[in-house]
Amino acid sequence: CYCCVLPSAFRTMTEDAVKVCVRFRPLLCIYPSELPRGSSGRVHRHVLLFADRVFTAEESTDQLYRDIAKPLVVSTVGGYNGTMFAYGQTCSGKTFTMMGSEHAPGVIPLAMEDVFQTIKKKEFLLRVSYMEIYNETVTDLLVDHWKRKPLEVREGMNVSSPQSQQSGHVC
Ligand SMILES: Nc1ncnc2c1ncn2[C@@H]1O[C@H](COP(=O)(O)OP(=O)(O)OP(=O)(O)O)[C@@H](O)[C@H]1O
Repeated sequence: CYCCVLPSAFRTMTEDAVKVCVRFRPLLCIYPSELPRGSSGRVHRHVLLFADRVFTAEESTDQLYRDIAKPLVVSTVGGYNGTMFAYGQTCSGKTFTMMGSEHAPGVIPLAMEDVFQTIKKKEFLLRVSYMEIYNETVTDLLVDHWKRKPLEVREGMNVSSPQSQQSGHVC
């Protein structure tokens, strides 16, 4: 399983500004260590102690999107700041949930679809950047592959952050 963390104006479940949700993925028989041993129920009960919402293996990405991401998208388009990120060990399902596939789109394409559906009816400036932090290297993913070089990480109040060196795309 992995966790989604949702700070900001997201207030549908309690009044806390940060929500932690856990999604279980089905056991995958391609990993021998995951062959079912009937212990998932016990794990579930422990997770419930700290999560605001637990998504079982039977729940779809669509369901997860409707329950936790869409309210965040709506409040963000309304002018609030919002962040959603996924973390978890390798193969826990972060990419599956956030990116998905052509047939089962993940949270990011579903959110983009919703954003564009909403803003097409009004005048709106949308600026998009896309970066990867991998092994402490920050990369701008909107730059052509052959032109990419690591973004510099600087600290301090008056120096630019990685984001300010990034390409920004106005849609
Ligand atoms: N909810 C799910 N239902 C069915 N299959 C899933 C689900 N979540 C993940 N998987 C499958 O589990 C495998 C690992 O998932 P994924 O690649 O998303 O993990 P990851 O957390 O992004 O891994 P890494 O950190 O190594 O990139 C993939 O084969 C993916 O299709």
